Amino acid sequence: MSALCRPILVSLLSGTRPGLLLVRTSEFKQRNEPLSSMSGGNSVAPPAQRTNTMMPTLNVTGSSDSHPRFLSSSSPKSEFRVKRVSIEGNIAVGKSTFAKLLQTACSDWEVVAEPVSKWQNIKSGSSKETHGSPQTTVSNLLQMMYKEPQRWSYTFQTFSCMSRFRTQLQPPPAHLLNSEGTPVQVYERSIYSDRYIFALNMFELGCINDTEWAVYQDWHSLLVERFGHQVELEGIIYLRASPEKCMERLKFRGRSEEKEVELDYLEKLHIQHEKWLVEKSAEIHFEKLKNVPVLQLDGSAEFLTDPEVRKQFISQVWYACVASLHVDMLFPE
Ligand SMILES: Nc1ncnc2c1ncn2[C@@H]1O[C@H](COP(=O)(O)OP(=O)(O)OP(=O)(O)O)[C@@H](O)[C@H]1O
Ligand SMILES: Nc1nc(=O)c2ncn([C@H]3C[C@H](O)[C@@H](CO)O3)c2[nH]1
Repeated sequence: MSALCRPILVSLLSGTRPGLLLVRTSEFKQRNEPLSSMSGGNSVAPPAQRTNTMMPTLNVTGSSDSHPRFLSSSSPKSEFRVKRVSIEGNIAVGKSTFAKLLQTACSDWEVVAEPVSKWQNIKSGSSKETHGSPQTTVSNLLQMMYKEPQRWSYTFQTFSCMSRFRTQLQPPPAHLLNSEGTPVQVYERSIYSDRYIFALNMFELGCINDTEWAVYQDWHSLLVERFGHQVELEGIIYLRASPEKCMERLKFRGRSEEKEVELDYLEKLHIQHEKWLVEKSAEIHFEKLKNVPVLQLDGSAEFLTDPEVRKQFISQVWYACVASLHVDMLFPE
């Protein structure tokens, strides 16, 4: 555990642990008790001090199918030790802002930003420079999608999802691989929100037609199945706020492509998030994804200006990503 995270653990163990909204609350309650009972000086050992006999189930999700990624900290493939979590939420709810906060709070957390600038700057030619000639920007696909959604939504979803696959397939940076703590790679959105939030919404709005939707789903499923554990997530942080709050922040941010975005669009996206992450009524096609725990955070809270809220949020994420792992080790199922 990095030194930066230790004070958070102390505050957790001293009873200031905030309420945690994991979807499988019964499992959370089970974990909650032993963690509280450890406050009498029974501290959690940093991963580097653990022995392999202590870690039969390093499964923070509590799912019964423990994944090889969690086998042990001495696994030759240290890449498998790095947990992968995505931050999901409506447009302008504050994901990037929150992600930066996480990054600065703990050196074991690495944030991978959503590749928006790639969507705003579609380059000519292949993805690599060819024959020494620099690539030039040919278009702003984000702008095109907002201006003419019926024409450009399918193209946009193809490109956004491809860029998200690239992002999720990148190996973790060396400092996470070499970390003696519990390294976490945090993605801003994922290949799953691409499909179950945005592409689905565009289909329901009639901006993606039946054929395009069938084609999108076909290649999306193929890629998820082919890449398997490489694109799995161990957790989702859902930064949740009302569409009105998101609209307020969207206006405040003033990104030029989003000038025409209406409240109705944010309301529709809000409903998609709720169906997927809260009500669990969205049709999900990947078994592992159905069981991924979701941590809900109140996105309308002023974590930028209020240090107490900031501390609470970091504690909640830390607990969901790291502390529950230690409890699993001490009290294997
Ligand atoms: N907790 C907060 N309190 C007040 N303002 C905030 C808060 N979080 C974010 N903001 C502001 O809201 C705007 C949008 O935030 P941000 O860019 O982080 O959103 P986002 O969710 O990453 O957006 P996108 O969906 O476009 O990726 C920014 O101007 C940011 O400064
Ligand atoms: N149509 C569509 N599909 C996506 O997968 C997607 N992901 C993000 N966005 C939009 C939201 C912000 O304006 C901006 C930055 O998040 O890009 C998307 N729009």
